[in-house]
Amino acid sequence: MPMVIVKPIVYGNTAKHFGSKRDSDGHTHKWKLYVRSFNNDDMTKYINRIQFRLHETYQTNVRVLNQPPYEIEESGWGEFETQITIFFADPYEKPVIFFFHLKLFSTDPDVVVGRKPLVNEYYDELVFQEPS
Ligand SMILES: O=C(Nc1ccc(C(=O)N2CC(c3nccs3)C2)s1)[C@@H]1CCCN1
Repeated sequence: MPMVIVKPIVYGNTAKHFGSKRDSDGHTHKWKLYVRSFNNDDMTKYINRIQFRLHETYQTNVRVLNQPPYEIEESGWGEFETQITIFFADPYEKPVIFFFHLKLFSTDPDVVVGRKPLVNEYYDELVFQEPS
């Protein structure tokens, strides 16, 4: 029975309304897009880099982070599809892509009035075959 190694992760976004629409560019929210270890372990042991692909209207919409925190902070006015690609330290491990819909809006009154940020995140697991 091959041994497997499981690394729990969390990926997602937080968002906070500016309180009003910014005159300069019409942005209404600041947000963070991130991947983190569920157990706060050192992800550089098994991750080489993480690539975040944003909507193409963003400057340099493909952002690569080579060390933690694997997080990008941006601002905007709407929700859109993103791609998060994890490249592993082991060159034989194929990269993993997560398709993630950035969320800014909520029906929670505390989020709407900016009393608390929106947190929109998912749990997943990176599974590796233990080298035989
Ligand atoms: O919202 C949506 N797509 C979005 C794409 C990009 C968005 C955004 O927020 N920004 C672009 C970025 C820039 N600001 C200045 C120069 S580029 C700030 S929003 C869709 C449309 C209907 C439902 N959701």
